[in-house]
Amino acid sequence: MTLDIGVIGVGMIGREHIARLANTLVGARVVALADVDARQAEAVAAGLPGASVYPDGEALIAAPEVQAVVVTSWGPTHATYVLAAIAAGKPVFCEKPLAATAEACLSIVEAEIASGKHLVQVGFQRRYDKGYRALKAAIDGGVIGAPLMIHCAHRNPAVPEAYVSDMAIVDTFIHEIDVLRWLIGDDYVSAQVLKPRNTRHTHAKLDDPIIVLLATKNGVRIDGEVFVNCRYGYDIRCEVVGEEGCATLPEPESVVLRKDAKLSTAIMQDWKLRFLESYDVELQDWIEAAKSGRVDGPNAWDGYFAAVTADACLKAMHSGEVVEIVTPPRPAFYD
Ligand SMILES: NC(=O)c1ccc[n+]([C@@H]2O[C@H](COP(=O)([O-])OP(=O)(O)OC[C@H]3O[C@@H](n4cnc5c(N)ncnc54)[C@H](O)[C@@H]3O)[C@@H](O)[C@H]2O)c1
Ligand SMILES: O[C@H]1[C@H](O)[C@@H](O)[C@H](O)[C@@H](O)[C@H]1O
Repeated sequence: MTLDIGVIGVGMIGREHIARLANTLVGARVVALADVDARQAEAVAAGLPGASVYPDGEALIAAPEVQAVVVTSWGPTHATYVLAAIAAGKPVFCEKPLAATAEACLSIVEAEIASGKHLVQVGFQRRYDKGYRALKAAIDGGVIGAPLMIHCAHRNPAVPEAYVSDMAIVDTFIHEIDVLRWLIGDDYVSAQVLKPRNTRHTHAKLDDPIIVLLATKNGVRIDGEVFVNCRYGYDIRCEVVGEEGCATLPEPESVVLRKDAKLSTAIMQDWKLRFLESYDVELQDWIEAAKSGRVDGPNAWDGYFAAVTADACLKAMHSGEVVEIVTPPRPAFYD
């Protein structure tokens, strides 16, 4: 069976996902598109034989030809579409963030539980990255004993002028918030944000770099650097320190060069390339799960937990205080 998918939002990542659905992945096709910029939707549809353009996301979700929905519009619009997909009983893959506020994420959790079906997957693609999976396998296998500390860094070479301080948390560190919790199977209890001296490559509305300190229920301490004007490349680092040893996220494969009296390997520049394979694996996984009737990747509860943690990090960043992270117990539906 081929899964007929409707995509809402044909911007940068929407077009990337459409291209992988059309050219790389199997068992699905894009049959419907919607974007507030209708001309952009028409332009993308022109390259997709048989795809129709709908006037808005709601009409696309309601269309009988659409069996499953991909939401890649702007973050603040996600909740409306995810809730509409749940109401229609259709599986939905929603790019991060699940919703713009923790409250809106919780309403999605409640709607999904009320529907009785696992329909929602959130686009936290790092859980599908083979390096992070190998790191998790080492931790779960007891190789380094109980995790005690995590040191990590999320560095972008540069960001657009519109990128401001809060985005360091909600757009960038959100990936660490999700993947570290998954990596060690633990939940966060507090957040603090330190602000080192700013790089001269930043601007008045962006504190860069920052260091986010998280503590978990089991007492693991995490320090996560976010540095989005580091200049030299896209660099994602993660070291888990355990009782019996340390495990480090592998570097992306790169040819080792001996040239001009130097031994060197390349550093990636583009985040799209760094996680290229994991985007393919996450969406293929979602396609198979959607067909089986139970979506089982990062779920609405994970999206909610990430939003609550991000809110605490923002509060910590603005106040300079240590902020407690409080969430209700995980509903049995998500066990
Ligand atoms: N997982 C990742 O690594 C990753 C990477 C990039 C972006 N994202 C997420 O994907 C989402 C989209 O990001 P982007 O970089 O593609 O943004 P973008 O601005 O390039 O594209 C967003 C598109 O949504 C459309 N849109 C806005 N409001 C809409 C609405 N109400 N209905 C239908 N379409 C609407 C816009 O016209 C635009 O075409 C964001 O939530 C972003 O955080 C995730
Ligand atoms: O939206 C992007 C994307 O999520 C990248 O993975 C991250 O490195 C960037 O900082 C962020 O702006």
